[in-house]
Amino acid sequence: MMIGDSKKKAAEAAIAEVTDDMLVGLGTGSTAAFAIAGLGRRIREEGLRITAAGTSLATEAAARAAGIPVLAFDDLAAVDLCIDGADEIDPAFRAIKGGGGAMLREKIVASAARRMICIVDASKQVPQLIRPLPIEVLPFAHAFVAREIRALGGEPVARPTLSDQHNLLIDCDFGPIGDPQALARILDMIPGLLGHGLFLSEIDTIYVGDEAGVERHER
Ligand SMILES: O=C(CO)[C@H](O)[C@H](O)COP(=O)(O)O
Repeated sequence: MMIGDSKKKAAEAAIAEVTDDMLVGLGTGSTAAFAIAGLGRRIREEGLRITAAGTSLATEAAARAAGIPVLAFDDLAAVDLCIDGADEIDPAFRAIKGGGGAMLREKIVASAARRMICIVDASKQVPQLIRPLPIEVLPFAHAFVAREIRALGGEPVARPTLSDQHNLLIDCDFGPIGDPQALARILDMIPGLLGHGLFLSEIDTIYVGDEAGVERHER
């Protein structure tokens, strides 16, 4: 079975939790794309009435193309339900996000949301967070932020592409992250570092798709 099928199963299960009049935060990436397509189908077939908050320009465009009304991002204050993917997730519902470079908007939408559902295929489940952590950095602060990352034991590698906000995207390899809370606290305090992909408290529910079906886990 293809991983895409597992992603679709997780996304389809999650969108069943969406009801009329919700403002729904829509994630970025291939798993979230299944949720967007599924919500578009529910609008067409069932007359579901929702508005979406997109976590990237690509997601906003995909939502509009699917027939989902989209709220302007700068009007976003509170979201009913956020549905988003992840790159890794550990047993304590702590995730690394930002493979698509959208973690800053994703964090704003997740923080604005009353509930967050994370949709993943089983390959994203890990015992410990380990993959390089994406950060978004003001271009004129790049040398300083890179020095701070190295001082924390990380190896920063800049991506060739900028974020939707025209900032730098830098993947920071810390090896296995023993204490994600401690790392997040320090990263949150570095001037010029605008956002990072550690989502430690936002996720309430996880849908995991695999060959056998889909499992729901509640925090
Ligand atoms: O954080 C993200 C984008 O910034 C995505 O949720 C993450 O990269 C997972 O992507 P995919 O669903 O394509 O595997």
